[in-house]
Amino acid sequence: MPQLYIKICGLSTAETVAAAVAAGADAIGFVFAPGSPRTVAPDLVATLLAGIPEHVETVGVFRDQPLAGVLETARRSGVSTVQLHGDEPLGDITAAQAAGFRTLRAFSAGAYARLDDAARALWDNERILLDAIEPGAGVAFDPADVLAAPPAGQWLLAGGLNPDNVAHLAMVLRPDGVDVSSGVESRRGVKDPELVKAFIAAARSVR
Ligand SMILES: O=C(O)c1ccccc1N[C@@H]1O[C@H](COP(=O)(O)O)[C@@H](O)[C@H]1O
Repeated sequence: MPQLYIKICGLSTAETVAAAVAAGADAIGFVFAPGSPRTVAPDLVATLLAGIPEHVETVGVFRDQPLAGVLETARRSGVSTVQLHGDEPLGDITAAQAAGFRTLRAFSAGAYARLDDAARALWDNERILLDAIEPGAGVAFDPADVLAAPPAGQWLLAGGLNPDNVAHLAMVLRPDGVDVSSGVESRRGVKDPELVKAFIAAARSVR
């Protein structure tokens, strides 16, 4: 198995961005969806991204927001990737790609498992993120849902991951990558650089 792709999400300070990059994160995420304790302003993200190495993917997280605003925020902040974490249609993904962004489309693992073949096939060429029912809440998905219907293409796993469970779940479920927010926080919305390091080390141990 190639090395797991690791995304650390919900960053909001220069210190935790630097810690995630130094520890070897492949991607760092910033929440632009309103109503989260991690919601950040695009102009703040633009300053946090100054000097980030080119190889680190930078992801803006949105949830059921109008496409025009998504693209405007993504451009203003300078992220390379748009993560759509609601019920957005495939057309929003292809529009973001046409605008020059990489994309991630999140589904709850249960909702994805319940898609019929035709509905699932629509997403076969897209990068998928399977998550728990409540994003960013540290709630676990049901592994049976993930095993029932793993995506055909590249996919990331999220939902209640932490330094103690990520290696085991990745070995059993075999995603291409993992994504974490709550599991590397000392309290809701506050990242802990030591937990970020421990998560990345644990995920890197998976072969
Ligand atoms: O983190 C949030 O607050 C958030 C808000 C709206 C949509 C997505 C959000 N986060 C995503 O949730 C998972 C991480 O979940 P967990 O906290 O580790 O259980 C990840 O994909 C984030 O991008």
